[in-house]
Amino acid sequence: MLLSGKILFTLPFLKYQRKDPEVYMLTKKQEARNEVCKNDELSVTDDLAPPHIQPIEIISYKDYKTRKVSTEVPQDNLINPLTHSAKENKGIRPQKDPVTKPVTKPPSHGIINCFLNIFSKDLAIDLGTANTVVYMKQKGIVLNEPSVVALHKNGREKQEVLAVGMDAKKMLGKVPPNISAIRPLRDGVITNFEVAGLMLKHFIKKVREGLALSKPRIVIAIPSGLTSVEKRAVKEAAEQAGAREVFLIQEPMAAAVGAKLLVTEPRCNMVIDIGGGTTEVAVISLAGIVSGRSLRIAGDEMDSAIIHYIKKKYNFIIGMATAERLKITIGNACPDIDKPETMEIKGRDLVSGKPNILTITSEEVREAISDQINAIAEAVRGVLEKTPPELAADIIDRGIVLTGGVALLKNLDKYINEITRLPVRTDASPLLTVAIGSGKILDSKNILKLVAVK
Ligand SMILES: Nc1ncnc2c1ncn2[C@@H]1O[C@H](COP(=O)(O)OP(=O)(O)OP(=O)(O)O)[C@@H](O)[C@H]1O
Repeated sequence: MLLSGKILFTLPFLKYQRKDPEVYMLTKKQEARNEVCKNDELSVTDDLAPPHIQPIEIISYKDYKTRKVSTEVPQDNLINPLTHSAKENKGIRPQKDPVTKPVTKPPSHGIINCFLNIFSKDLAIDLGTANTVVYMKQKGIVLNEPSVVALHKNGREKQEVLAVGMDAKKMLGKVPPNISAIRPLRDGVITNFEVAGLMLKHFIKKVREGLALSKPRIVIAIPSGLTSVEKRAVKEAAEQAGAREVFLIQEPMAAAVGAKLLVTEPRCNMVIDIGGGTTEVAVISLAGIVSGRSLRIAGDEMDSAIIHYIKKKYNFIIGMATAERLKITIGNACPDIDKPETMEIKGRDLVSGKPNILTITSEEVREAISDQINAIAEAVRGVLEKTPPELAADIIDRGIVLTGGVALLKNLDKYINEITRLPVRTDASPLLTVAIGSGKILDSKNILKLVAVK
């Protein structure tokens, strides 16, 4: 039962308060444990009422101050906001003869709204070499942008952010000396810590516009081959970008969950996630990776190989963006005899030194990227060889799932099927699978506990 009474806010209590205008929420948990939640831990929306918590009252720091001589608040609910413990709430003296009349407002829709927001602010991020995709709890995918930052050199030391994401990607290879367009990750690893932090901060701010009060918990998918130093860099970048708590999970696990594979069952699933910087091949069972390989060969290496091929064969220079367009538009992993394709590209002729146009065939693009495709095939064979026989039987039944942007390369599924003789399917939205899977893991405390990387 809730009691109310006059409460004296005395000095020892006030010294716990910070001067900034925070909001405190008095809550009552059904297990009869009461808490005061600070604004950076809770936010409220109408639709997400967790059953074990009922908002009782929201009061601002200003309100606390104005009520400092005598305040009526249900005593059961008074907790030291910093310790979150009723016992330690020494500065608050309950009235001897409490008045039973409750003084709290009945929870309005606004309050519940506000309260439930708390749980919708947590984020899952696929911090990719090529693209960053953000999933927000209760909302789904809220951002999908290239992992690029454009910086303007302002004076000697100072650099200011000019553009992030798609706008910055448009500048790649086209900037004057005082501007640099930077990709802060390479091969799935943060190579420019400061810029990666700026990028994350920008994306987090963008998706949490209007929800600025509380810090989110963030789940980040990372390649399975990262060293502990590389993992720490990701964690610290997210913390500096404003995360309250950071959980790292392995990309292939997130990909498997995103592709709707039942990862916690004693059945085997095989995923191949091919992104911009890394290829992850993994056999997953009982929420763990039974056998797997992480290669630092993927879409970016293919783009570089196309540039190199065209330069060598035609003495013709193209940029990364043109190479990527070639790969996406006419690239393929094995020939489509009926439909050989061609594409015109613009670049610079090395002999004449002038800009020129060249026509490239799909056959040539396949030849250019054949080393990367072979390396991926080799990794798949290696993982299959290491898979225990019982689990291999599961893979025969269930097949292989392809995720990541390069899964969209024409005929890649056909090629993997040819080399493995196993059924292969490409996930429905391979560019989003890891982020969707990370989001599902964020939504499930139990799975998060099982798969979070230490
Ligand atoms: N239709 C397509 N065909 C071939 N490749 C594609 C296609 N669409 C996108 N890609 C490639 O997919 C890669 C980006 O994939 P994705 O966004 O999954 O990678 P990422 O998560 O940023 O990278 P990583 O996980 O390796 O850090 C790029 O190399 C891009 O060129």
